[in-house]
Amino acid sequence: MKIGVLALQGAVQEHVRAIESCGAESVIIKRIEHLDEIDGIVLPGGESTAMRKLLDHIGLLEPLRKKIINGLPAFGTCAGMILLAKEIQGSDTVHLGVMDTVAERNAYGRQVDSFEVPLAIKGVCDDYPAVFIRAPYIESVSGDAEVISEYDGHIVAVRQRHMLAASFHPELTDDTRLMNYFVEMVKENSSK
Ligand SMILES: NC(=O)CC[C@H](N)C(=O)O
Repeated sequence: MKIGVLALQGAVQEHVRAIESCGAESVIIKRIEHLDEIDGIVLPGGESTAMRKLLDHIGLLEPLRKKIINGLPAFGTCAGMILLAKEIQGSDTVHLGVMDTVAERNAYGRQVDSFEVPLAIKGVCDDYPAVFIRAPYIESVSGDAEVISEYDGHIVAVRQRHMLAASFHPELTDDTRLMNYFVEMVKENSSK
């Protein structure tokens, strides 16, 4: 199993470590050609506007969108969740726009407002240590997007077929249960 990590900006190495501790191979994604080598992709946290500029700069936005639409499993965390959303509250910009989610950026305040809470995530566990950093949440979902976790009355994790999105940073703790869940999604998809 080869899982790519979009490596334009943000938390890349931490995801590499998390993927490898789940027994999968990781591939750093910086160019279009790299997309052909992988069975799944992680879109890390960081700054979604900066990532978007870099995606445009290297011409990766459309090829990546096509790959995901054609079935490449994708896991977006924090800024990555914003990249996947079909709508961003208060903005005309859409990045990949592949998930039926409406994202609210910086919903939990500024950088200082980072916190960790135990979360129940459907299909994963009841006590996942979720680290939020200037996190977005999902305002609403539609179509076959399924809410798999909520915190304080807001949606913080969603699964839609081969796509997964979380407001928080699973790479920042040693708990690999959520990454493992994604690795299983990738395996299921490859055995189809
Ligand atoms: N930790 C994060 O990834 C923060 C996301 C960031 N606030 C954004 O809008 O892109």
